[in-house]
Amino acid sequence: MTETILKIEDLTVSFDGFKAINNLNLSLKKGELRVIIGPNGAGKTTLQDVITGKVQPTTGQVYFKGRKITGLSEHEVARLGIGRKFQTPRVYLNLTVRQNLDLACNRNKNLLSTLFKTIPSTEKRHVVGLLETIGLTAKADLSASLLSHGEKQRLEIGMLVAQSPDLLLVDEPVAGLTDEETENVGALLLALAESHSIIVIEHDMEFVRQIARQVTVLHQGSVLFEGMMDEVQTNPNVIEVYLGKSPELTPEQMTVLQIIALFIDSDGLFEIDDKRQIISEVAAKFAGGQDPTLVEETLQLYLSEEIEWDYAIAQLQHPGQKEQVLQLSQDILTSRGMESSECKIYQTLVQQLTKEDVVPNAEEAF
Ligand SMILES: Nc1ncnc2c1ncn2[C@@H]1O[C@H](COP(=O)(O)OP(=O)(O)OP(=O)(O)O)[C@@H](O)[C@H]1O
Repeated sequence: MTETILKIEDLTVSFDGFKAINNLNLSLKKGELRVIIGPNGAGKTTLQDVITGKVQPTTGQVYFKGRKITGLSEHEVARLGIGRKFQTPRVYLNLTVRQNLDLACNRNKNLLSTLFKTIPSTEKRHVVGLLETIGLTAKADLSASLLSHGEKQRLEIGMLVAQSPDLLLVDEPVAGLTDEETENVGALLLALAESHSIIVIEHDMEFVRQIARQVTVLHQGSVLFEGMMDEVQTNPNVIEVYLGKSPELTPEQMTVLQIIALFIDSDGLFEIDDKRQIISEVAAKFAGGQDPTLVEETLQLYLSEEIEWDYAIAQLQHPGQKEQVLQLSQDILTSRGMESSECKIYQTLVQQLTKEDVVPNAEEAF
């Protein structure tokens, strides 16, 4: 059985009577990569503050590697092996990339000794390995001030790893990054997950999909839902929290809506105003007796999340769902006076959905 590295039991944190964390329970296995999401004010920062000893809980306990760490200071928690990376990079801009890593490897020494003393060969090897892991070998001797925002994020993750923590807490590592840098950071975290336990706090859903296995959704200081990303996205309670309310649709219908949202949003297929109109029409079809704006908002949410075709298509489990996707997309084309036989995107969709097994790289076709 895999060892539990972090266990949080009945945790409550009150600020003047307001419960920022409310009877929260969470458990993380050794070697697990866990993503924690939640709307503003859900308690994500407070949770990290409690784990790292910055804030002490009102009630409840935190156990790390089987040891109770509630009551310990930030410094003591860090020494036991929990490393934290804040949202904004905190690298030394006046030092080179390599010097930043040297310093992180030598937290117990001071800046001057790191800069002017000979570094032992084992530490040198460690830094060389780290540079490679974070993809900054070619920039090792550049000043950190010359790095892009994404490279600074990777450097700081490297600095965190340099201290050999067993558990890494990483707060919103891709906020403000380009798509390419987001992918790089994702790949770095996945590589690190092979040898570390990692908790990532994140808002960017596309990124969550890239790295996520198990996702915990926080809401009002408690765990609202825990599961794999596809379950999270179609869970009515989670959608309700993100939108304020949720349509009464089954997870299977939600998945169909995801693909229809992608279809409507396909490059060059419809004008932007027409897209809005189509979304309303599809929403009305799905709404049944309920308010169609709820379905419309769900469709808009899926559009804003930039779900990938491959991912969405892989979620379709039942032949009935595939038929529904094809029928709806054909109806949309017909309603716009377009021939489905002349629509490349529709034809590709047909090919994808009528195959026995869904083939990877559907996205290329779209
Ligand atoms: N020191 C404090 N004193 C009073 N209230 C606080 C304090 N710290 C946090 N809170 C409140 O606790 C709740 C949870 O805050 P927290 O910052 O943990 O949420 P979050 O999920 O990190 O939100 P965000 O995504 O906006 O950063 C919020 O309502 C916040 O206003």
